[in-house]
Amino acid sequence: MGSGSSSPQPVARPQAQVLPSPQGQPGQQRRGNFEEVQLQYGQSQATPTHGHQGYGPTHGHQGHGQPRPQAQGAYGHPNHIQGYGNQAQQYGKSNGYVHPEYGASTSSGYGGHAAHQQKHRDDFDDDLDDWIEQKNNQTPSHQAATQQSSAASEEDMILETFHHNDGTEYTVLRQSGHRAYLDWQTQEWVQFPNEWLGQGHFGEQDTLFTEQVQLQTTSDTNGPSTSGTTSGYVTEETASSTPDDDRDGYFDHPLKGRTVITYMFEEKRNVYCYMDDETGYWINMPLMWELHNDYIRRQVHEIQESIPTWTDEIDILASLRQCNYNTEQTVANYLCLGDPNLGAKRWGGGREGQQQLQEKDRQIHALQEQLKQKEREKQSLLQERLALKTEVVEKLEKVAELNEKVLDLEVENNDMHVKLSASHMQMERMKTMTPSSFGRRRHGEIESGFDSQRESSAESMTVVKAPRTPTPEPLPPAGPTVEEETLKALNHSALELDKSYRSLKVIVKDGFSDLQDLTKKAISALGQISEMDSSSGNEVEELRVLYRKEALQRKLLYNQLQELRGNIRVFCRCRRDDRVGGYMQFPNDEDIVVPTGGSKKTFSFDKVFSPASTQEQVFEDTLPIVQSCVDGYNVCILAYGQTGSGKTFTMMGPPDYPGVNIRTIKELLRICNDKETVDYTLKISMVEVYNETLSDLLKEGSIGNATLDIRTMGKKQVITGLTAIEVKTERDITDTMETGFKNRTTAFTKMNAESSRSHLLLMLTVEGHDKISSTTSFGTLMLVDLAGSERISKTEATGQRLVEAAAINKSLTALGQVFQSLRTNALHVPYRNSKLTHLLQPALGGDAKACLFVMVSPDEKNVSESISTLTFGSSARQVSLGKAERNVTKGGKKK
Ligand SMILES: Nc1ncnc2c1ncn2[C@@H]1O[C@H](COP(=O)(O)OP(=O)(O)OP(=O)(O)O)[C@@H](O)[C@H]1O
Repeated sequence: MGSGSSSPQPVARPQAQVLPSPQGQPGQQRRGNFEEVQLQYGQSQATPTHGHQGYGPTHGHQGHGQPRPQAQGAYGHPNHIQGYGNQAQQYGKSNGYVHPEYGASTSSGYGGHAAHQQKHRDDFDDDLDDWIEQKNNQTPSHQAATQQSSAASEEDMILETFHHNDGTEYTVLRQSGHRAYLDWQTQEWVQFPNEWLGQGHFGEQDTLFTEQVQLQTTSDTNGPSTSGTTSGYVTEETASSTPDDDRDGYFDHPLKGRTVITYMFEEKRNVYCYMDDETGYWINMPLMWELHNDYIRRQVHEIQESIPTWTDEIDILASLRQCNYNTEQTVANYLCLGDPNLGAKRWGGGREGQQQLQEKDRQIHALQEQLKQKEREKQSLLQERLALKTEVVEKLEKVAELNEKVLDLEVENNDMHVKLSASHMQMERMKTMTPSSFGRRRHGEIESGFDSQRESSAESMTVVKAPRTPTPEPLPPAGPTVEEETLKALNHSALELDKSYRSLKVIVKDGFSDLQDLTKKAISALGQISEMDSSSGNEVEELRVLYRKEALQRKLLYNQLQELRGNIRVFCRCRRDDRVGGYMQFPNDEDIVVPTGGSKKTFSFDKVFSPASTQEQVFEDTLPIVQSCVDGYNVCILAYGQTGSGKTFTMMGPPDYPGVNIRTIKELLRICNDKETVDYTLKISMVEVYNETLSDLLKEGSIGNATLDIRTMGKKQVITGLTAIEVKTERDITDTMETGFKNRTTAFTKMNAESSRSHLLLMLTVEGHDKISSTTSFGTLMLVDLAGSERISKTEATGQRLVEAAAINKSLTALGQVFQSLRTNALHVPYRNSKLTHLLQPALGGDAKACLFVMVSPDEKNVSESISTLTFGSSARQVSLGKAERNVTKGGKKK
């Protein structure tokens, strides 16, 4: 889609449908051509002949003279040279062909000027090449020439969108009957092939600008002719008189005793299918199979984590299917249906909703506090457990040590007993012998051996045990006997030693059993702590579930509140200019009154900021959107308006008086830092959209080199090759932005271009990991300073300026179309019609929340641009009011 990089050359186009002759031959394809001619030249009622090739007129053609349901404005954004209103007026007044070159309407008489017609045909062919060359030429002299010729001829230059049947879209420039389309790749204007007229159609009417046409025709004409002018437009009146939307409905609620308004939303439904090899058809996947799909399993688990009581996986999956695989919607439905009053828990909007939201905030806060307290308790229990564990381990080590010692003692004791019994036996034998020198020597030996044994046993336990099982030793040869006194003393000391060993053994045994008791107690305390730990773990888990549920409900509530208020909020700001002003009025903070040609027109917005408003006041109203980003939503703040209306002032602002960008980022950092329970990672990128080319401002040399590309991966949109810098502090952010702006200025100076002719997007991604609920959120914030929305001035009628104007026209028209599609709940939202809208896709529509600032100048000479801007804003605002409007449409009655 889109006419971006793949615009084919006209020569490459299949010629099969080239029309035989511009005259006559009514046919289906020609019909489209004819209607386009009507668009260009008004509602010609009875032009008999008009045959200029290129205009494709077929007189008397079916549809001829019928009120055209679409009008000139359909061709896009009002980015054309002044005179739109006048032109519309001409259409209304004229009953015939109003030639842009030859002046006023000929009122059904144009067909009679055959000679004039022929001349025009010849001139046209001769002029075409010159004209295209002129449009492509970028030299100042050519520009000056164009300016002069334009000024002289007062011709309107109009940018149109041509939709070729092959799906390609072309930006077409039309002036003085010439048509050329822009080849975006070469950025050159190429002659529009006439045969294409039968191979496609020009753009649908852009109702965003209906208001403007009405206004201008009302002020420019004095009378009923306006009805002719606007008969082709779907105006407020015609819209309300159209048949009721059969998707509207209602039913009598059995429990509530009142009527519930319903609406059949047409949405695309995702269906999981598998390829049946036998039949070669895609077949809906059975639920049981689907449960084996990783992606689906993850979704089911996510839901189960939020609602642990919902255990039936098939039931969850069925609901998931119903909700188009949107987990949040599935949970919301469950919570709502869980209510016995069938959704009686409907959140109110306005003050009531705000109060409910605050109540939820309080509950969440209390839960967070409880969780924190529990976490603290758990921590102290864990520490206690750790200390006890260490103690138990130490005690067990001691027990093991003592056990070892006791064992050693036992061994030693046994040795001692053996030796003692040997001594005893020896002594017994010696008693029978006469003391002799041998006996004395032997006795001395025994005594000294005994002493040394005593010492060594005293060293360890000072215990000597009585012999238990004396091992008989072979008797030494009979020798001299020991004195009895000595033997007695020896015996006595042996008995004493044995006694002390026994008492010591008792002490060791007691100590050992005490130690065992202590260890048992420590182990049981450890068990108790573990139990407490697991029960506190359960409690914490329950609290976590409750917290998750409350947080989810808060999010849903917030969303519903936003939905009631509108997911697109539109603010209007009139810039301050002390030299001019005063003609616009600001009766309250929601309306702005613009005097136009004797009458006054009131435009309403979510908030209107007068010239006296401060940057703080402007920022205050964007605050909720920042919170949404932190909660994991895609949000977007855009500034739209003509050059000099204060877009950059509002978005960026001077360093000492910062605008929305800096304040939003500061707030984002504040919220992220305040949330102790969530770890956030912030990344920043800067993108420039200039002449339908994306550039990475944080990469030097990227501008104009088309280094970026938008890709869709699953449900996500990815900009390949885009630099994203992680930022932690405000300083990091301002430094990064400075780099981006420096690159932008350098590149534009090199290209001899102006930055106000490009769109600037500051993109922040916020990834948050909730430590309590273990969930990860991913939000994006886009801050967009759009290119000036003013019409092309005559000085821009050629070369680079004209391409820039076409690019701006294309992207802002696409933005308008996106708003319009969202407003009408269209099945297809044409995000891909321009690089800008493609980039903004995640931030517009769906769950995304957007905030649009329409900026106007207080200078009366800009009134036409201001009205155009305000009209754009009003239409965008209706996107947000779409649902609310339907809510007040009951049974076909419109309030
Ligand atoms: N509310 C305001 N108070 C004071 N000065 C303002 C205000 N809004 C805009 N200005 C001043 O008006 C001038 C033009 O504003 P600004 O550059 O923001 O316009 P713009 O719409 O961004 O233009 P462009 O499309 O060229 O970027 C600047 O000098 C700016 O300081």
